[in-house]
Amino acid sequence: MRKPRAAIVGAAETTQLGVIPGMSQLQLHCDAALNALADAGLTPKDIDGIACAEEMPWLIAHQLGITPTWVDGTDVGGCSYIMHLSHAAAAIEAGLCTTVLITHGESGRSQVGVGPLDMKWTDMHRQFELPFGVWGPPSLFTIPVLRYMKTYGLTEAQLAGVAVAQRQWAALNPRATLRAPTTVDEILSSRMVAYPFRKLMCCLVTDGGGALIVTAAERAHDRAQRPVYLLGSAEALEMPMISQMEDLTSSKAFRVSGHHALARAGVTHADVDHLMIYDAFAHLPIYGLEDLGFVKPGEAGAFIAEGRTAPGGELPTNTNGGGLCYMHSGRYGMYALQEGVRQMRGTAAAQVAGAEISVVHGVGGMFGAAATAVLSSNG
Ligand SMILES: CC(=O)CC(=O)SCCNC(=O)CCNC(=O)[C@H](O)C(C)(C)COP(=O)(O)OP(=O)(O)OC[C@H]1O[C@@H](n2cnc3c(N)ncnc32)[C@H](O)[C@@H]1OP(=O)(O)O
Repeated sequence: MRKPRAAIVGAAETTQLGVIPGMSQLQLHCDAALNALADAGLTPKDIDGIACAEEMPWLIAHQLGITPTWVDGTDVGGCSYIMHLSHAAAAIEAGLCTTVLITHGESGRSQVGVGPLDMKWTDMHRQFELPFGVWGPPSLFTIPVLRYMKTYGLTEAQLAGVAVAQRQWAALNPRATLRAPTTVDEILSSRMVAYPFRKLMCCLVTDGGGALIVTAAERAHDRAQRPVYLLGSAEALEMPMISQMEDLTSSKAFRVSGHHALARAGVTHADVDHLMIYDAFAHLPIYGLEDLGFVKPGEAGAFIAEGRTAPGGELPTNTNGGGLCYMHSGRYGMYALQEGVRQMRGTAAAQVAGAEISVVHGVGGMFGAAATAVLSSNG
């Protein structure tokens, strides 16, 4: 196991999650940021680095009265915040800043103060994929999952099993949006959205935010909260068009990012006590388990259906209920990180007893990007 160089010393979500019509996206960022600063026992004056994806970083800095000497506005969709954590650790190690604020806010449901849709990556998509009838994540993600089902025999019931396992975690979490126990039959009876995805296999559309405060590991000991250490991290890009993936049954970006993060952390799969895999749709935990090397190709559907990622299972996964049941925004990676931090602090609603190593893995766009962070409760 490597000696960590950076630590998360503040972590918080917005006071409310779900439907928040009274707050703009910018206000969600600031609410989360102020909560994270309070959690760390710091004020905006202590911050000299800032990272965020939805808003221009200068808007957040201005609102909070921060003059940062290091800025990261990387925006590659859902895993952006996991990349920010990695970049912040590198910047601190390089001496570019000492204390970084990473903020997220998204008015996904209420659409208050949301800027124009950024179409950068979609330009090729609009030329080469849209004419074939796929538009937006629910239909775009059908392309790989249909190939996966044909190749490995994944059944609709196994896909529904992902949502069932995550609802079991959500039932233990008072802040989760969907908490009532569910069954494979109920998931398969929900409205068809884009085959094979039924409504309850799709992520929620909610409002909320989250923020993290990152500093050097050696400065983390005297903070208000128990530090959570970053042991290793990595990121990767593949191709921003899902139809051009090297292999539709496996994400190259997932494989590269996951491999390097675990290697840099100096941990093996057997060391991992807790796992968060970005689940915008029910197939993503299946790809994540396989591409990160926790199970062999084609085995994840059965692994989840057997309850091995659910409460009481050997690999507790998406323990907040995930994007399918807890809440979801277009950059859900922030909430996956928040849950990883809570688990490492020992304060999660559905706490995994004795968990010391958490892997948080995110997707960006339609498998075009990936980022992985290995967190530890020990420095
Ligand atoms: C990876 C990245 O980089 C970026 C990403 O994360 S990609 C993912 C981006 N996000 C998405 O694509 C969102 C996917 N989900 C959806 O589009 C929508 O949830 C959906 C189209 C599947 C269904 O939405 P809808 O048509 O509004 O649902 P509808 O059947 O009318 O029902 C509305 C009710 O169901 C709830 N609901 C909506 N979506 C739900 C879902 N996915 N699961 C459970 N309940 C849902 C609503 O809260 C609402 O309940 P109330 O009336 O109590 O408020």
